[in-house]
Amino acid sequence: MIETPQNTLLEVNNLTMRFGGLTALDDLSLAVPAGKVTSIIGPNGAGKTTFFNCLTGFYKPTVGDVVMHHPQHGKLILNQLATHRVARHAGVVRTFQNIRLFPSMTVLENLMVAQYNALQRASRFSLAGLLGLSGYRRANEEALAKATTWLERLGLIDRANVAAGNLSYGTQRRIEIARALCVDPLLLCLDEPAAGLNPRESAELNELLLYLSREHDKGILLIEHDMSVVMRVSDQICVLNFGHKIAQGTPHEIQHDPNVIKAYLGEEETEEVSA
Ligand SMILES: Nc1ncnc2c1ncn2[C@@H]1O[C@H](COP(=O)(O)OP(=O)(O)OP(=O)(O)O)[C@@H](O)[C@H]1O
Repeated sequence: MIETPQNTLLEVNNLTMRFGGLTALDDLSLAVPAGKVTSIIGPNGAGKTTFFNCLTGFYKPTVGDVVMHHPQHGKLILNQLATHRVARHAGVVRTFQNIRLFPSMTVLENLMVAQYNALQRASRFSLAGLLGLSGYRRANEEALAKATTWLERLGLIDRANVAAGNLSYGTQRRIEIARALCVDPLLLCLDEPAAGLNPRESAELNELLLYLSREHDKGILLIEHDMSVVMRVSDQICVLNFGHKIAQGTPHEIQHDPNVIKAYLGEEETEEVSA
């Protein structure tokens, strides 16, 4: 068990994930704080997405636990919860490497769909919605207000009624984050949100991640290959290689860590650099 500071939101204890003879994650321990950005980096196949899959309920880890410290619900062991409870009850929401919006729906509709469960509950799974009963109407108004608020905060409100598929790649990535925010997450897990963005869009993403962590106290877990984003926004970085954590620290510490340089450049190139 790792020592965890007061503002720890997520505690990863000795997490191991094996697929037959392959160990994709090996004894990973990590504390993820609220209000800060924690980046997970590492070469291809290092185990980054496997880590996200373990903590969001897609995979059941072979060994270890992921514990969410929820301000209302107390300690929740994520690997014992169903996937939908990880998002709705524990407040852990993820985005994926590939964009998963409904392209023919408008931006606003995409954000309303994210709140479908809450609307279903308000309708008591009956015809209440169609009949316009007050509980459902109120829930629908709240969902609309939440979607509108996040669209305004993320600078997307002028595109609310445009089909999501007609917007630029960078804007679609932003919509995915807005959609995730409509579920009121405490922890946002973003899988390569800068992939395919141009330099201006990457810079806007940096500002957005800092805004969400600093102004809204969101814990952010970021998998990212774009080092300009990682180095600009991270409070701490965890480096994986072949499933092992080989380093953890601030951007400055990670940039100068010999194990990290070796993992990215390989042994021979490292010797050349130091020669
Ligand atoms: N469902 C699975 N079954 C078998 N092997 C898997 C499965 N999921 C992942 N792996 C393997 O686990 C290892 C880690 O994969 P993972 O996708 O987590 O790496 P990654 O760090 O996210 O890589 P990338 O940066 O390329 O996305 C790889 O060797 C991969 O082939």
